[in-house]
Amino acid sequence: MNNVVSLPLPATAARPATPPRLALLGTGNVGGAFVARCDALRAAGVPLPAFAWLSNSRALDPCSDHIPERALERLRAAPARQGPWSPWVEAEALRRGDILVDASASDLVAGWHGEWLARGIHVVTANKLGNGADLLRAQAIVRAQRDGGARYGDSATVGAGLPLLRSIRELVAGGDRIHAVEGVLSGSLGWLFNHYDGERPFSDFVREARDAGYTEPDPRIDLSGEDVRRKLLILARAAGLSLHPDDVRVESLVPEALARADAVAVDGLLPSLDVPLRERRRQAERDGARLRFVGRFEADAAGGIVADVGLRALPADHALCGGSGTDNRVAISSDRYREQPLVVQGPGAGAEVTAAALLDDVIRIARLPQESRAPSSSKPSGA
Ligand SMILES: NC(=O)C1=CN([C@@H]2O[C@H](COP(=O)(O)OP(=O)(O)OC[C@H]3O[C@@H](n4cnc5c(N)ncnc54)[C@H](O)[C@@H]3O)[C@@H](O)[C@H]2O)C=CC1
Ligand SMILES: N[C@@H](CC=O)C(=O)O
Repeated sequence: MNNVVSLPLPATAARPATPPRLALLGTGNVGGAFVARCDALRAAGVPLPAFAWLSNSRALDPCSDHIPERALERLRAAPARQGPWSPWVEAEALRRGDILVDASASDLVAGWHGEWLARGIHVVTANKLGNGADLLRAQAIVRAQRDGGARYGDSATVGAGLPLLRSIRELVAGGDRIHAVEGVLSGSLGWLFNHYDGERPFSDFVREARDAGYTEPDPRIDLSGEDVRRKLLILARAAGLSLHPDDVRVESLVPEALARADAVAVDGLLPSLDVPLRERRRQAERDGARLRFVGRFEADAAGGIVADVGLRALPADHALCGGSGTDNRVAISSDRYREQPLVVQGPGAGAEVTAAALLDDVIRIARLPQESRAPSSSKPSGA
């Protein structure tokens, strides 16, 4: 089996002649919280790179007045565009050593991560479609870090910054083999099954989770298990496993008509979830069980991997039934943690925690001495 994270490492480093600048793609829940947190940290005296520009799917703003909050307002008020747009292509080119933050959910943008890294531009991302989609793209991102000498900060992509990816990478760097990862990896589905009472319609709770900013822009990405599949792929690849999307068996909660619907029709079709979920909950209650949406992979020493994602009815005292709110709760088993897994628990969704994880990665990269902003030998991916 090919190891996604074991490529040879760069001797060269990103050596910007001028201080690094920030560029932000995405001005939605997470992008907005990122700008607010930058402002708060700057006001508290934390030195941060200046914004070169901010953009969303409609416009790009060069932030000439150096007030990112105002740029955010202008971008949010910009008129809608027809068709896909790549604002950064028309923008003043980013320089080697600059830091690009991807707070979009765009596959088009994620397809550029490798290209930017290869040009020596650091990429910090909440968008899971870089490392959590096609295996070739994930491998290209690792190669591009080596070729461009730039860092890939992906802490926000799993557990909204909980020390999950970091822990797996450190265990692997310390010589451990990861045997299994199992847990509640979706903050929105965690929240839904912590709150769903079987009385009010499930669709009402989905709308609440969406309005609170816990779901993906399209909540079907969560409800179909796709978001958990992406996170599982990211974790497995951090563990050195070359997992393909199709290797993960996914049980979707989304009925056929809702899955096929245009984005504008989604809200009206959410009630199609209500009856099946009420039945699942009633059955679980009769069995003295709790519903939890769980993702899992298990790897044997010979390279075989089993990976699945779906709704499970678990005994109420099961380890994965702990937690509340948007908590993720994830057990990592490895050579070192063989009898008792390492368990990580905490909020796994929400704009503020996600923005904090993005900014942590930005700060880590910006604080590195210029000549060592390239990946270190123990951490080829992730900041
Ligand atoms: N909400 C959460 O708790 C978490 C979210 N994430 C990830 O953060 C990302 C953003 O999520 P939200 O802020 O909730 O979404 P959102 O829908 O509120 O915002 C997405 C933004 O991306 C922009 N965008 C789309 N295509 C673009 C393009 N081609 N160029 C530039 N900008 C583009 C949109 O205009 C919008 O401003 C997603 O990838 C999500 O998976 C990750 C961890 C937690
Ligand atoms: N939609 C995601 C947000 C974080 O990744 C989730 O529900 O976990």
